Amino acid sequence: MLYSTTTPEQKRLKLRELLNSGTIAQFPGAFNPLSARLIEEKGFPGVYISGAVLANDLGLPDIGLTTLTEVATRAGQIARMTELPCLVDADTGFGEPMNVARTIQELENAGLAGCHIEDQFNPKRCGHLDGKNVVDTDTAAKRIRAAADARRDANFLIMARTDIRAVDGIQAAQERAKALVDAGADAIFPEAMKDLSEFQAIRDAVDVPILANMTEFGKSELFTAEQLQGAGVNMVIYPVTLLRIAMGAAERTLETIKATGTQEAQVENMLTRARLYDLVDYEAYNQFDTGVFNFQVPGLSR
Ligand SMILES: C[C@](O)(C(=O)O)[C@H](CC(=O)O)C(=O)O
Ligand SMILES: [Mg+2]
Repeated sequence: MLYSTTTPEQKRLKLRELLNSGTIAQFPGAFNPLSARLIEEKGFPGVYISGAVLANDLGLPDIGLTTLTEVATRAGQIARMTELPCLVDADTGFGEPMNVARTIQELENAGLAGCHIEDQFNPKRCGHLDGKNVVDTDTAAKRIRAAADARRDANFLIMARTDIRAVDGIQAAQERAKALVDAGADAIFPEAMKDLSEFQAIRDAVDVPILANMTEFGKSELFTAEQLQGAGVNMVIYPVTLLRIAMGAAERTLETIKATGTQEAQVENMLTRARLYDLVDYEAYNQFDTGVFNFQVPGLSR
């Protein structure tokens, strides 16, 4: 009830344990605090908070328009509603190395377990689109060094994302990954890998945990968790999956209402009132005030 009882420090430790467990950790992307609850209930070990989802949710494209305040606030709202560790997408860190340092401290304050900082130029783009540009190794390394030095909890995970594969190829990605680890990255997110052998190539280049991005309609095939684990991947995200499916359902339902004059045909696809109440732990609030949950709702058992 109310907010998570697991402290940010415990969540950060948990994330470290997950990444070192030898079993790939699947982190679906939450598009709001309630969906983070669902992710937790379904038994996933952690929650991803996508920059693309955050931007798109505001009606904006994912090109670096969102601000640190918006990202830290929303990510904090999500993180406090789940016992699970949350990894947030911090894009390019919101500015120069000094801004990156502040970003890390704000994300720590917001209760996140870690974040990733990428080596794209501003304005950044979705990692699976063409025409991206990356900064030079020195600039990228400075961002990561600033991030690593700024954290106050040594377990706050600094993940370095590199987008260089799409620009200069897999060998450049290996070199960049090594340099980012040397700069203090705890983990590597190699973006837009073409196939499993490319994940393996990154695995061979660095000793830290690596992340696979299984975003739909992108440059990577949708590999199974087992396939990815076989290629040495420690963590996999499904960043926009829940937003896409929820928006798909919303679109179909609006069409149904338009076409038939009622939503009736879509009701069977909905989360029922009872399930919704379960997710917000309605019953627990009754312990404070027995007047809160003593009503009868037709169909509550559905
Ligand atoms: C992972 C990602 O950075 C995100 O913001 O979720 C995006 C996802 C996407 O646009 O599909 C990405 O750049 O891959
Ligand atoms: Mg992103």
